[in-house]
Amino acid sequence: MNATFVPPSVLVVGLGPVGATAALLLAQAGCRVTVLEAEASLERDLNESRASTFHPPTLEILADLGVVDQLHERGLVSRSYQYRDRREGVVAEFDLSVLKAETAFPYRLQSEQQNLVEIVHRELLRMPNVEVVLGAPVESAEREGDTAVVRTGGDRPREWRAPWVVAADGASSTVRKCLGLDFPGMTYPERFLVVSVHDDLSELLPGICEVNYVSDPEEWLVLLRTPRHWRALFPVPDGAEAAAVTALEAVQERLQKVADNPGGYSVAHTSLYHVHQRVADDFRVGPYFLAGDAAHLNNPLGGMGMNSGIHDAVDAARSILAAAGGDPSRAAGYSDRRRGVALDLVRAATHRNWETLQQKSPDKRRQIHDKLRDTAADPESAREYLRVSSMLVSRA
Ligand SMILES: O=C(O)CCc1cccc(O)c1
Repeated sequence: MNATFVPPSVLVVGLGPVGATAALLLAQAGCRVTVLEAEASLERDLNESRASTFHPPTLEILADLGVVDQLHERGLVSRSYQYRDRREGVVAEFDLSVLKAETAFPYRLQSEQQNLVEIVHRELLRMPNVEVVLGAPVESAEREGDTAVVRTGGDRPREWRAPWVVAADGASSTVRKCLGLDFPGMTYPERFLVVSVHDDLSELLPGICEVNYVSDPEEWLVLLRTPRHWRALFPVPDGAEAAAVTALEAVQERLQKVADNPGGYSVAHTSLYHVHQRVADDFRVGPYFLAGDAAHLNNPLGGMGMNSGIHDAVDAARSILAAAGGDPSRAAGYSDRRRGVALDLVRAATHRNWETLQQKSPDKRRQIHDKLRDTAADPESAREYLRVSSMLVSRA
């Protein structure tokens, strides 16, 4: 950056974990940041099953931003995870400690995404160069020459102009639609049912880790611990009626098949949703940088969606700072770089996880399990494997 660098004004659309990260990085660099958030309140039910896994490179980013200790206070350090066979038990256990030479955070931190949003929001409110506007849903996003023109509705409709915008306005991004970008990809044939329980699954299933991918030709599942709950994720065949699937009795029956719990499970929250793999045609249009779910949607198996969104945010923010400092080359490569990660790492890895878990052919299952067992048993192979699944290979 040159000596005459003047930090630019930036609009950040969306105050989820992606928009929050972009806003904090830009604000710390001296930019005048305006955050436009559609919701009038940031209060969320922590029982809701949103993203809750922070991978090592994301923790490195949050350390640079000075918020990682606060997140650890609301998180659970998870050093290893298992692949299991629903009928036969543990197939392979991966210990992230093998990554300790290359990251200060050789583990996953389990913490609901809302914790990060609250922590960053509090930081932003303390900064004189930041304005956070709640209850301001974006209704249009256009360009006038090099300038972005964004109009918001809500109680106080307004027009906003800025030389740069980070659009982190989620899966149904108004900005993406206004820019006329396609969002091609696929929707999985099944929906995912996520059930959060107050019960301690590690007591009911001794030997499980805090994250467990359990394969089965009939009903695979994921068991994952968050600071407040255990979550179980199940596939639900297309066509099943939502009310029948989420009825408490049906949920209890599903859980009892995972582990007997004579007293019955204490269910905190249930959600049933469609799962997609979609990547926008372009992540950059003039002053607009798309980031997170606005740019790409992925299946949650591997916990990569929010993490790659946070990495987008960092890349977008650094691209804006470089361009404002007179070097447009980083911004010019933003879309190719981040689309590459979304397609070649996140889409590939999360889809492979789905294929592994639901595999029906006994021969293929055996091959996959043998490979996982061999990989986990050899420290060098395990390290290479974990560099991908922990997203260290694509550090922003
Ligand atoms: O693989 C991960 O880290 C997350 C998988 C998962 C498990 C339970 C619920 C959910 O939304 C995702």
